[in-house]
Amino acid sequence: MDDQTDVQQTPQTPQTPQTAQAVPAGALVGVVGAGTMGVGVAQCFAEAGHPVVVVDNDPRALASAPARLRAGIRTAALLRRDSRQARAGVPAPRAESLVTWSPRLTDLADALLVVECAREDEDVKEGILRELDRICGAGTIFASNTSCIPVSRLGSFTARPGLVIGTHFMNPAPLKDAVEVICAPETSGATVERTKGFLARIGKHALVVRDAPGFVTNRVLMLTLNEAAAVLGEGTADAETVDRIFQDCFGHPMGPLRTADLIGLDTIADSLEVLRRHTGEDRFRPCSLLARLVAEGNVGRKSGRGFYPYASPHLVARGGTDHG
Ligand SMILES: NC(=O)c1ccc[n+]([C@@H]2O[C@H](COP(=O)([O-])OP(=O)(O)OC[C@H]3O[C@@H](n4cnc5c(N)ncnc54)[C@H](O)[C@@H]3O)[C@@H](O)[C@H]2O)c1
Repeated sequence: MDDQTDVQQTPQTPQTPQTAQAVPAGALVGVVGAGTMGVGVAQCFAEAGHPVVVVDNDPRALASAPARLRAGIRTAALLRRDSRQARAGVPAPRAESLVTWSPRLTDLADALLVVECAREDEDVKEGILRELDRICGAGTIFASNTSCIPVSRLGSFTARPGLVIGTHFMNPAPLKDAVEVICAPETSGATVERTKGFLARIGKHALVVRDAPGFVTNRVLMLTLNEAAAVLGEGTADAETVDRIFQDCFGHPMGPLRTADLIGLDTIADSLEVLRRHTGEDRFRPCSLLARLVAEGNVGRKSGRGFYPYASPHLVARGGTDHG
């Protein structure tokens, strides 16, 4: 990554308005990964009336996913009420019934868009993309929800790099207005426009950026979260104080340690390793406290414990010995 890039030479990425017209109303959408993000992304499309097939190779994730979807639909309905996010969607029972669950990627053969939300591991994503490339139609867009892996690299695993794009949904996906859209040099203009159309259908706008490790969001955020963990590990302040400083002094709605627990400490450690590998910069090495919590299986909200304890874990998380 070249930090010396002359701002004036950086091509502008126009944030043009998006239209949903280009996308057929009932288009089938595929989601790979029934974890934190995959279920949220599935909810977004189902609430907009799209049938969605979610594929996961872990039976435990598939078993817990329907209840997580139901809870997500309920929570979003409550939070959207009276807020600016209120929008006409399909009724909750219909949205739930639009989502089906499968252990087989072959069930995504007819999807026009596949959003890949598997864990942040290049080998895992390579295997999925190579298989999808054989299974899906020639025009299917592969959108990766990767946090940090360059999209150009992901496109190189397929024979359709022009149809591969990054759609970096934030967490929780149903409650966010925008998606960071990452265009590799190979991504075609038509793919960008069709992806914007899909996002417009689910009420989100695209913020388009160029391809680079971590893009804009996670190049900045992952370092911040890692440093917050390091500060805690060194005993500079307790977790509550670290978080309150960001909330009370900077006005952030949530501090970095609670944010890290929400994202998943395993996902953060994976993302930092991806950033370290792709930039060659050691500053992205996970700090010792973060590495220890991940090794212990205390990976945040989804496991019931991270920097803070939580009442109800929603998923059997990857621990030190089970890397899925
Ligand atoms: N958690 C966040 O806040 C967040 C935010 C933005 C982006 N992301 C990115 O989204 C992606 C998913 O993250 P997550 O937090 O949902 O992870 P997660 O660990 O909650 O879920 C990942 C899911 O992928 C499944 N999976 C792994 N290998 C698979 C395979 N070969 N086929 C099918 N399914 C497979 C796992 O069983 C698991 O259910 C990652 O790339 C992550 O970096 C995460």
